[in-house]
Amino acid sequence: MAYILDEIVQHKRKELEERKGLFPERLLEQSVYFTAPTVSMKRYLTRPDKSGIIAEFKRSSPSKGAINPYTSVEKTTIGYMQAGASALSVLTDKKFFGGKNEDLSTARKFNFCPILRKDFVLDPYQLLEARAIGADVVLLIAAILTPKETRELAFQACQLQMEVLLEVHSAEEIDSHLNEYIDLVGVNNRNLKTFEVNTDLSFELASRIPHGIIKVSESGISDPQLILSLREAGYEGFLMGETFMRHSEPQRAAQEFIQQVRTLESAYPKKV
Ligand SMILES: O=P(O)(O)OC[C@@H](O)[C@@H](O)c1c[nH]c2ccccc12
Repeated sequence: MAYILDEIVQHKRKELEERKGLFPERLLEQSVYFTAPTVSMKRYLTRPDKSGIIAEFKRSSPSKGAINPYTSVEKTTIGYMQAGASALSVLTDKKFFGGKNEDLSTARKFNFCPILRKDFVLDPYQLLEARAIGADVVLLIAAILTPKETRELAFQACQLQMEVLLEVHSAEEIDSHLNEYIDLVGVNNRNLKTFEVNTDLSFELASRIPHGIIKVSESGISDPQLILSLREAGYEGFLMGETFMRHSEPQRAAQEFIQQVRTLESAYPKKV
């Protein structure tokens, strides 16, 4: 097994078969969230009163091991939003990230903002599942899907009133996987093979993402100044997990970080 991503995908397929049998689609469709209106992340990220930060709830990861197994979803997500985050991201993968579907449903119960389901989507069943647990946005990772699969899944997500964040690592992935159903493109600064983080990648790929698509920079963000530089480069969304989750009270870390961004912004007002 060469890379962690292969291992994750292989395990996900097994898990999926089991879940499809025990929890068929018609049960998912009975969820109260299934027909509830969704909230647009695209719209929230471009609201001028918001930070653009998508604050993530992540207990652990394959690259870092345990990050914070103790903090509560309810307290953390409410606190993230009070701190000025624009949206939430919740890991639902159990084996590799310590998450669960109930984490997202809990976040949904207490927050009105857009919520991204962070998982490894391979099958339309997972889109129904995302909708049933209360997600507004799904992540599609170009590295684990063919362009055709990406297009079909993105189309189905749209039909379920959800938005799609397409995760890419290269210009080739943007060119081959982008389609008319994609609302946001996320450049993952973390190399999924080596786990190395290089935020320069976001700057390199910024001009390759067409206008009209919201640009999101993902992973490895810990410096408030970087948010300003990424914004200059055209990014409107900033996905941050570990910088907050590493803290015993992630919501306080988010509040301090967003405050620092705002202080910097008022020192260097935006060029018009
Ligand atoms: O904790 P960080 O370095 O701030 O990264 C957050 C987020 O970008 C990262 O968790 C992530 C990006 N893409 C993913 C795909 C699956 C699981 C996790 C991820």
